[in-house]
Amino acid sequence: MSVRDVVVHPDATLLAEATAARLLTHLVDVQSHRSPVHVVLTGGTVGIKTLAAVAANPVRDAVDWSGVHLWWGDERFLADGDADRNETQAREALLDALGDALPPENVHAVPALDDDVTTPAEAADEYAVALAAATGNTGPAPAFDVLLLGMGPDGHVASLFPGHEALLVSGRSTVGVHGSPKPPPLRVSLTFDAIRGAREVWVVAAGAEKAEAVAAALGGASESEIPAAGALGIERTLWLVDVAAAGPAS
Ligand SMILES: O=C(O)[C@H](O)[C@@H](O)[C@H](O)[C@H](O)COP(=O)(O)O
Repeated sequence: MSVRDVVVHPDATLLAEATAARLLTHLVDVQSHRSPVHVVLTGGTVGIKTLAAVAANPVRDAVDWSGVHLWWGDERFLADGDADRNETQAREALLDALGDALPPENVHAVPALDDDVTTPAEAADEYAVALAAATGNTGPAPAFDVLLLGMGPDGHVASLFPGHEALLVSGRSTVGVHGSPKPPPLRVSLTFDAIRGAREVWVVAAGAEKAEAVAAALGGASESEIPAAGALGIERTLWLVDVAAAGPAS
């Protein structure tokens, strides 16, 4: 039975720092009885601030990064190295700081736009193959130990936007996204199937502009209306918010 918790933090900076500390100690705990561990990263302001906080936290050296595999919940479909790619920002915030501690083969980036991969659907298909391969082709994707998600003011998570056809995709782990209301327009996203295959889903949201969507998601809104409402972990769904995003009722 999945547990849902909501933890409120004083402000966005402390939210990122606390989420980083929580992630690090969680990884240490999980590694005491399971390896490898799989973590899904998110883009967005708070998501990247959290990675920077992980890099700055001395507890990062308590994690055996050789047993950690990193994935992305979504990616902007841009050329490799583009500053707007979530992968680029994650490398700058954390991965470069980890250096040799994190084997390059443990970093599973979403394929970038290039001469061979020219559409989000092609990138999504290739990523689905990589996700399945990580299970020894016994399933569509690993049971991610922690799947991090930022949330937009409209309640989107990953690149699953309200009313978008990608919300309805099932039976596969990834989907190509066109017409994203949040630029850039072309993206690749995990589907709800993949998100809900995670052991723990952590939704991290800060700022008053998120308060309405947070309240709706926690208040029973449908996932088509507020996609964050459908971001549920098998074992745990954790909402990590600041006071502003928690709204006046908090
Ligand atoms: O590629 C992206 O843009 C992100 O993955 C997206 O899902 C993000 O997490 C939310 O839009 C929240 O972003 P902010 O934290 O910047 O509001």
